[in-house]
Amino acid sequence: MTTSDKNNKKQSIQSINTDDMPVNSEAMIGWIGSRRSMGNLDTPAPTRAQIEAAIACAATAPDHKKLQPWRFIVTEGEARRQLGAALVSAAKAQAAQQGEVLTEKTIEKTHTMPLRAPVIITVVTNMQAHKKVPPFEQLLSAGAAVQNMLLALKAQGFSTVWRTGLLCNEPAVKAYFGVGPDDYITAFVYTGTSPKDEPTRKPIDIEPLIRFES
Ligand SMILES: Cc1cc2nc3c(=O)[nH]c(=O)nc-3n(C[C@H](O)[C@H](O)[C@H](O)COP(=O)(O)O)c2cc1C
Repeated sequence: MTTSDKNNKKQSIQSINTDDMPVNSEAMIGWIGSRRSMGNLDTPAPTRAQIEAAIACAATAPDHKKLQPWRFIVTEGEARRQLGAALVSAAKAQAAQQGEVLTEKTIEKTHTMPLRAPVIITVVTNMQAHKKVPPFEQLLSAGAAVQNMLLALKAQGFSTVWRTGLLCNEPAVKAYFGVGPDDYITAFVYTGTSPKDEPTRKPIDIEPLIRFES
């Protein structure tokens, strides 16, 4: 990668087209709250530059001691079938542990799960040993990175859903992504365009959720 490529990457957050973005704080807060998860996504998919812009936002997540305890793996096209095969291996191993055998229907359903979107961005932890930053802080930083990514993809006109599922940290899936024993797959961010409009979120009563102290 040339120096100019690197600089272009660094600038990718600034280069997002903000024409459609809310311009005042009230509108921006409403926009953040309007994000909805959408299943069964299709093309158009984000371009490589749009994906990189979203990852650049993810990498601005709060990150104690700047450890960058996360990595991003983008799965597209035929690679989604290889991910599906890893999920099937994980499902078979999980079933075997419980003395069960998967039906062909379950195998097929599991194999095709990654086809529910044209792009899947997997966010994994890359825990660093640090005496002041315990693993739980690094895991939380990965969660914050995922949320930044969801909003950056929405800002560019795409829908997403943050999935994990019961297979995501099974050994076969971790091995597929090269994730170590002390690390976690924190998200499969399914990304694309929904054929449906995002439903309006019902107002959330925050009163029982908060307590002010003074
Ligand atoms: C860590 C995490 C894992 C999740 N895994 C799944 C999942 O595997 N499948 C799923 O349907 N939703 C999953 N969800 C929930 C959706 O991402 C979403 O938040 C939920 O459906 C509510 O929809 P909303 O985002 O429109 O409010 C997960 C959420 C989180 C935070």
